[in-house]
Amino acid sequence: DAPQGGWDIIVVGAGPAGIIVADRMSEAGKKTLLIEGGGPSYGITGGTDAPDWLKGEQNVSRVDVPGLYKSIFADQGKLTCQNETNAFGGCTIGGSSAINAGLFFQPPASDYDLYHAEGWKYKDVKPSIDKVYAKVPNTDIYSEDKKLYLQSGYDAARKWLVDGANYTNVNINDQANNKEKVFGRPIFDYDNGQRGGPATTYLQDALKRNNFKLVINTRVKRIDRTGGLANGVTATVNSTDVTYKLNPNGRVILSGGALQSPQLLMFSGIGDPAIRSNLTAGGMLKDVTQPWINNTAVGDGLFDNPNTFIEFEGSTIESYVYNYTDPIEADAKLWLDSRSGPYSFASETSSFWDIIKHSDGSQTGVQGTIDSAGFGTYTSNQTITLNIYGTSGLKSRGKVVFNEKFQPGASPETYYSDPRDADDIATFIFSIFQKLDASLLKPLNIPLNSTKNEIRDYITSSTDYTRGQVNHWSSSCRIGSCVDVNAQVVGTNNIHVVDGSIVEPLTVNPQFGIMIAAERASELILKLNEPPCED
Ligand SMILES: Cc1cc2nc3c(=O)[nH]c(=O)nc-3n(C[C@H](O)[C@H](O)[C@H](O)COP(=O)(O)OP(=O)(O)OC[C@H]3O[C@@H](n4cnc5c(N)ncnc54)[C@H](O)[C@@H]3O)c2cc1C
Repeated sequence: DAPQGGWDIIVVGAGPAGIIVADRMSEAGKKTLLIEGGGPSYGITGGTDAPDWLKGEQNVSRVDVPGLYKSIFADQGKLTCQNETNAFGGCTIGGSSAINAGLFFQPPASDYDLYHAEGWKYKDVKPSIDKVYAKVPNTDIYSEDKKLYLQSGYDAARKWLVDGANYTNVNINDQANNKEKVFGRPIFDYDNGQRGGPATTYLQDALKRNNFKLVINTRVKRIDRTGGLANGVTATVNSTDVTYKLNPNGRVILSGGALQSPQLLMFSGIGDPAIRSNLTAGGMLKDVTQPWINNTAVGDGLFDNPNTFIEFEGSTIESYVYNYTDPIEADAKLWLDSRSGPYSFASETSSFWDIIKHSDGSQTGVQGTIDSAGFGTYTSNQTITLNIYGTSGLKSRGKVVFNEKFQPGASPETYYSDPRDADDIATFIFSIFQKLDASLLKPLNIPLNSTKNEIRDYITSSTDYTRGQVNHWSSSCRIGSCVDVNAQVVGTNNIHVVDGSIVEPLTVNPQFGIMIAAERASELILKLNEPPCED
């Protein structure tokens, strides 16, 4: 059937949020079109990109193997947004959930109660959390043989933090609300030793419905609108423009991620008027015939976790480096025969959190995640990497800005523009260093006896280990300013944003929280029964 016809709901972008919102809309009986700019990813979606050792497996691509996670940084294939954004991310079925590590942590209640708008407090989103759990399996025992692999880093970190620094050893999602001095094994959204997530669950449910259609390799250029009322979208398929039309009372939902949804709004003539002349000069608005809609919050407040790598060496550590083309034969066999072994997870062996409290009552979340190998010039077979993030409560806010190709990326203020952020992260590193015995783990890129100020100067300096982009994009179209409580873009009648853009900076890696937001927004949008009308 021709997808151009009348749709009740057009969702742009098949990342975690877009898949969920499209599934829920079609489940409610709405004729729903999900448009994805990228192509197949997981084997089940038609993805076939794979190293030779995987070629005999049915319906399995590189995407399905958790242990091939890091290969994406060396060989992006057709899975990433390298031609679309000035940042790293997935542009394929599943969005970044098809290329990420699969860490799947429930945000604490405080993320909603402290930072989110009315209508989005913990009591409001709790049913959405339950819905995510009901659809997506998640586990801290990912290997199908139930054995734990590559545990030398976990053992050393537990000794350091639990035995030495008074961290409590917890199941991270069972005690999701506790983020003060907690340590535990990472939780992943894998399913039977393979990558799971929205594309293997929600999307498969939606695809069974007659009123749902997914189109891929189709990039939306703009929303077609009369004033604030969207009538459809125009996309490019094989270099040709195609228009998809909405039914009367229909809605467009942008789920392109926190960089690309603001981009699409601006390309449709909705955003901060200050950007308008730049877009006009670049020819980006030549097909927008309607007056510009002012919304200065589009693209404003962009967040990503500031990142520091700390490399450690220890006599008990056995590093493990994953290999895309030539895995250790026994390890490849374990995965192929029984979805077990090191390739059944993405290399993170432990994770921990703390909270930095301020005298004004505010607080900052800080997180550590330990990987199975060294990085940069520290790659002996006794090294591991600790990733340190600042998380919720950070004060630096960036903007979505365009490069010369009009690809969206982050403005420099995204990281450390408020000095408190670096101070908080340095406080965290200093406090755990105070409890570390160098004979267990010796930091290699920053001395163990550094002062807090030295740590702060190091993490804010530009090196291969500091100021890294984590690509956990969020918060660029926040509820209460850019969109209203129903995730409807302020100044429009039927245009919504549902993805990382509407989520405040979270204490944990963002995918789970973005999925919660998609569930919550779906409920709210389905309640908007009033037909939208033209102004
Ligand atoms: C390398 C990496 C590792 C990560 N690891 C983790 C992790 O372990 N745990 C975790 O919680 N988070 C992780 N993240 C972050 C997480 O994956 C993202 O936060 C999440 O996927 C964002 O979801 P989203 O729905 O907002 O958008 P995205 O995942 O960005 O999906 C947006 C989709 O929309 C499509 N799209 C955009 N614009 C258009 C358009 N105009 N027309 C058509 N299609 C369009 C894109 O192609 C893309 O497929 C990681 C991210 C990266 C990049």
